[in-house]
Amino acid sequence: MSADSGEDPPSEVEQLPEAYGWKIFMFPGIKDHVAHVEATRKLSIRDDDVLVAAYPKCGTHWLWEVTQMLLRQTTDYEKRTKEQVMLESPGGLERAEQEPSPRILNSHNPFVHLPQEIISKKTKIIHVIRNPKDAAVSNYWHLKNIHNVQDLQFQQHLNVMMGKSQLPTQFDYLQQMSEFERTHPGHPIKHVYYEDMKKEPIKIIKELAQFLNVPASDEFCQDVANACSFEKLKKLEEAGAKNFPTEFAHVLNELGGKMHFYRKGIIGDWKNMFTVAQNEIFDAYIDSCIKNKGLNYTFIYE
Ligand SMILES: Nc1ncnc2c1ncn2[C@@H]1O[C@H](COP(=O)(O)OS(=O)(=O)O)[C@@H](OP(=O)(O)O)[C@H]1O
Repeated sequence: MSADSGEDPPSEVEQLPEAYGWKIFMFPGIKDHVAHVEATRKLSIRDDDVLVAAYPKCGTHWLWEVTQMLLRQTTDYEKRTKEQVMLESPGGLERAEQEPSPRILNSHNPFVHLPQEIISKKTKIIHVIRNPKDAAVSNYWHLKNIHNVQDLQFQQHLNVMMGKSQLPTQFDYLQQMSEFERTHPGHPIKHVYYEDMKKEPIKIIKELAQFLNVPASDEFCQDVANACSFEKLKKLEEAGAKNFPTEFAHVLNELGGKMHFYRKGIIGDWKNMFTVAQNEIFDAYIDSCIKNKGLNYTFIYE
């Protein structure tokens, strides 16, 4: 575990529109975040839409690739749709409108800020969960790359992850998800743990196929697991393959950041970043959130 210092979160990630009642993620390149969220809530949902929902850095892209291949019954990268439809990204809503069915919509925003028609359409939701320590570390490097906060100290970032800013924390997100499940019993939600996908990809891919009601032989599941392995996806991204990274990444890159979706792809990288003291504080924070928010998630740390 490493050493770090610093107390307060940087102002860049603290500034949120005050008029808006609930926490949202602010993507660079969007001028009016409140208007964007309002438009997102009104987005028209199609009967066969699928939503991949996750707190940032929990494996959204990975599950998007897998879901694409399952729905389209092919591991050919060229046959997947052009673009990951991240609703809160610049142009995300326009892309959603243009996307051929079946669409796979993505969002990091909590339920209160998602298209409300998801409820009446009983849209299938794939919810990706990752242990909060690795998610925090992944988020840290992501922010340093794209948000122009190169001086961000890990301790400052941990403060944000522990709710000392107006950004939604992973536990705010999970609380909203639990609340949604509680208030909409029977809504189709498949929870996928990042760590389970790492350890038993074929088993989870089979379960996902069942959830999506698509055929999946053992051989096809194996092919999907191979085609969506970290090594494969990272190599494609590095080679600048078609739609790797997505158009959205290009938008961010033009704004002066550097977007990487595939960094290390391992369980337990948190051990390289957390000091012993930080780990103790974060453990206590996790325990208190689980208890106080009445959450039922069991995280896997190695
Ligand atoms: N196939 C595969 N196997 C294992 N790990 C993978 C895979 N694909 C993506 N990743 C890792 O997922 C992290 C990025 O998560 P997201 O895609 O949710 O990021 S984002 O919030 O949408 O930007 C990020 O984690 P870190 O490497 O820890 O930073 C990615 O590397």
